[in-house]
Amino acid sequence: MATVEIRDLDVIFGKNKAETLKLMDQGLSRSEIRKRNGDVVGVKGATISVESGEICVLMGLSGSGKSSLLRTVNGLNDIARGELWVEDGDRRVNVASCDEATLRHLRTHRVSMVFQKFALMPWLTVAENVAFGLEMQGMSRKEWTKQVEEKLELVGLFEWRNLKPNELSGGMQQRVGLARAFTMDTDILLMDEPFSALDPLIRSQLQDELITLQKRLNKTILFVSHDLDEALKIGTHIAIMESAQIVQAGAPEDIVLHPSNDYVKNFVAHTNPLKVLKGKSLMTPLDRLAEDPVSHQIDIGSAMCLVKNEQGKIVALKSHTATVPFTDWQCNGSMDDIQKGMAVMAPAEIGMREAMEIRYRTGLPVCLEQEGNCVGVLTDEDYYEALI
Ligand SMILES: Nc1ncnc2c1ncn2[C@@H]1O[C@H](COP(=O)(O)OP(=O)(O)OP(=O)(O)O)[C@@H](O)[C@H]1O
Repeated sequence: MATVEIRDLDVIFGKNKAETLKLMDQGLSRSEIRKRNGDVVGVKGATISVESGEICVLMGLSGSGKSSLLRTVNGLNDIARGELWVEDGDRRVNVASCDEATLRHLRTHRVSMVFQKFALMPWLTVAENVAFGLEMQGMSRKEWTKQVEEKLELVGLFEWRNLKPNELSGGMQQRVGLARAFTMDTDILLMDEPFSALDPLIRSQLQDELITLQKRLNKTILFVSHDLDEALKIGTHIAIMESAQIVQAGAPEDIVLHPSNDYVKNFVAHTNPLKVLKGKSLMTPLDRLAEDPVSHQIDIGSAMCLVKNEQGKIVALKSHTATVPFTDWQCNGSMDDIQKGMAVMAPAEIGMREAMEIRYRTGLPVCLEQEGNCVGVLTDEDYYEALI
């Protein structure tokens, strides 16, 4: 059961919803509808499932409908048509049709939101800002103190708890927003461009922190961004929106390798593919290498080949100077011991960036394995393909 499941969802801003739905069904575009009756189509026909523990990034240009879709999840926007199911213990709630009391329950126990503009109250201390939601639930300072301090510790702001927000930097203020969302202990987190007001370095740092925190907290996160690099970095799934519609949804690597239209291609063209592509997607598989009883030739015309032992298992890399047995390397492992002339066998899941670093350090092709068996090799052509 998906934690959030959105089906054929339409959001309309304006006074003529019934008419606008008809016009949408007749195939009128967003701008035609706007001209006809003044209504704005915020979201059109969105369908997407977000599983527990996923970070789903809604990505697209300004005005494409990302925030409109995000804000329907906790009922901040009315749903004109369609379904939006939120898992709640052993039941599911349809936000499109539930009553006010159920919506209030979802907002306090299931879904929290982090905004771009921090939304901190300047007259309250950092700790009081973090405790705001708990106080709204009727908790006293004595009751919330421990909980709030734990969350401030989590985001590295414990020592700053008694200061006012304006005494903190932008990045720190956004951490207060994060701590406030975590304090509500809801499983679902909605994040509306939370880092986009920050300068690039702090932004990148907070993205890293979010990824680290997520490993511990395992929330289900819907995250809005207009930056594909950010989406690729933090998203386990990405949904790309154009003109109120989801035009492509999938794993980051799918989006980069198979953009579905020119709009997505344009985003992809401005991103660094090495950050997201995996070795296995670009490697030259073993069955494309010429084979003889003792080896697989990597490059026709050169002496470079993969050497097999008597059992047919690939055990070494032969270059024109030497035959070198493989050294295993694990993803996220240290590169310190990797030296010139070393033959490295890495998991097929290796990121292209790491693979390229190994290639640079060893001067040799990187071989890839799955379940202990060599499945392919990354040649220089494979790196060029990734880059272009
Ligand atoms: N409350 C509202 N009332 C009227 N129109 C709205 C409202 N909220 C959003 N819209 C309109 O819906 C469309 C989609 O806006 P939305 O904020 O969802 O886009 P977005 O992709 O999040 O853009 P941005 O990146 O600029 O925040 C826009 O045309 C916007 O003007």
